Amino acid sequence: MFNVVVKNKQFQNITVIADVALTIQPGERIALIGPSGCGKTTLLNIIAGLDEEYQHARITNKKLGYIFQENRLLPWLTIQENILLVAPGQIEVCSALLKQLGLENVAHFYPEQLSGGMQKRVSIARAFINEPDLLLLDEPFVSLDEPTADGCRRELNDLVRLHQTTVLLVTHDIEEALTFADKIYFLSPKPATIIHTLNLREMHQRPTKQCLLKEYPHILAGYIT
Ligand SMILES: Nc1ncnc2c1ncn2[C@@H]1O[C@H](COP(=O)(O)OP(=O)(O)OP(=O)(O)O)[C@@H](O)[C@H]1O
Repeated sequence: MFNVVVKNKQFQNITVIADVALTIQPGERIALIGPSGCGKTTLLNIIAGLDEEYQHARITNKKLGYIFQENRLLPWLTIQENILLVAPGQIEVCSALLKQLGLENVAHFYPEQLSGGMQKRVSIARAFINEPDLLLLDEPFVSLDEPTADGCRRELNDLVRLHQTTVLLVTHDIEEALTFADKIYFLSPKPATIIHTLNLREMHQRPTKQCLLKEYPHILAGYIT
């Protein structure tokens, strides 16, 4: 089980996150949804230990994978080298992942030689190479066109199902959250705090976006169109 507690995160004396507490069960898929700029990336960075000021809230003793909005591949390394950078020596696992993601023929290419969708698949492979206990996803497909994003979503879902990965997905796309998650936490505009929790596993049927807009207009007003 993962517990995340962030009491008060500020940038230049302005509170960005206030009293956020999350519990994530193993194998659960959680979506955090909130308006642009409310503090979602800041929260993921705290969890991942990338926020120097907030090291006490990081998750320790667990393997984390992180897929960022940008691919963050090193341009001077090949695809295989980029992946092995986080898992030195794991050549067989790397080859298996590259194969699974349809990248086996580009292992020795450089990132700039690949399309955006292929680069995204490389960042998926990099996130899975260490079999993460918790996978953090920060709007991973936001920069891709819809068909490419859909393809990447399918590949990611297959890997998540195969490895029964615990996932924390940050998004502002309600459809993406509704399709992917077991539970959705809705965040308020800055400062981010949890204003509603939707446990989709407890529902007979997944609600549609239209249902949610009708049922929770006060929660969704202003940021879900
Ligand atoms: N290093 C920083 N210094 C100062 N302010 C920052 C810094 N990083 C983030 N912020 C501010 O904190 C707020 C939350 O930013 P954050 O990137 O976490 O939001 P977000 O919900 O992920 O946004 P988006 O949906 O647009 O990605 C924003 O107002 C942002 O300008």
